[in-house]
Amino acid sequence: MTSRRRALIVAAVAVERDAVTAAGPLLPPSGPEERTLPGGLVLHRLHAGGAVLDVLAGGVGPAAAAASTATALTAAALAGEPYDLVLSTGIAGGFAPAAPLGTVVAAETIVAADLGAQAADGSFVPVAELGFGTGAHVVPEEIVRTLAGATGAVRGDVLTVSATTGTAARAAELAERHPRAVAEAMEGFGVAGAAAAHGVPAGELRTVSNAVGPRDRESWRIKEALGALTDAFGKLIPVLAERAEVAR
Ligand SMILES: O=C(O)c1cccc(C(=O)CC[C@H]2O[C@@H](n3cnc4c(=O)[nH]cnc43)[C@H](O)[C@@H]2O)c1
Repeated sequence: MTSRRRALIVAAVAVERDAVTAAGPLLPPSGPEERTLPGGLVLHRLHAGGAVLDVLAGGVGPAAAAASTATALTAAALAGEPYDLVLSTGIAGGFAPAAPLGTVVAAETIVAADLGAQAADGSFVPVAELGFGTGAHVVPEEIVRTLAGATGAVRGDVLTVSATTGTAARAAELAERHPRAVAEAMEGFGVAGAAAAHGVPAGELRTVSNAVGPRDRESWRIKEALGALTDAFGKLIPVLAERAEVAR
């Protein structure tokens, strides 16, 4: 990966943000430095070697994720300290058999799986076929390689949905339409869209808390997935730090 010195890492909720920052050096005294953005969003900043990692709980769903990511990117650009990498992160649903519970996944393509139109025959027409822009952001190969190399993540497409999948039929439909899908979550496309608007490369790294399929909240393993997220960032942060040192 080209040298990265400033990364914006966007989770959805506070427990995901804290799972990321738990992997970093806990400074100042009781935890990461906090910086408040316009609108009241709070960045949690980690310093690791020459890298600055700002971790944000940007809200659930693609709209909240896009708005908060754009706010952080704009604030950084106006301060003359632009980011050179954006990562969407958090827990996710995993597609069988590629991504069982606890798996780390790295997106090769971040796909807006439900952005488009339903045709009269019930089939799905992707937004790109409607002529309204893109429904997918391809992650630069060097970012995928770095994320997967550092963490052992399974590579594949990560779908962004506005509603979690709740039936086997829907899971099968998504898997058929996206044969390379390894996971679904709710923020990646929003984060990547904001990053693209700022010309900043983006990736997505997640850990699997549940299977994509029939809704069964009892079977979700959120605590374990958050632990796996801390482990994954515990491996990734030194790699980002080392590359930032090389770039100095
Ligand atoms: O079903 C519920 O009662 C319920 C209660 C609290 C939270 C949820 C979520 O769906 C959290 C979604 C959150 O986590 C990511 N995520 C995790 N697994 C999946 C999934 O299978 N499909 C889509 N998103 C998932 C997502 O990125 C959100 O941030 C449900």
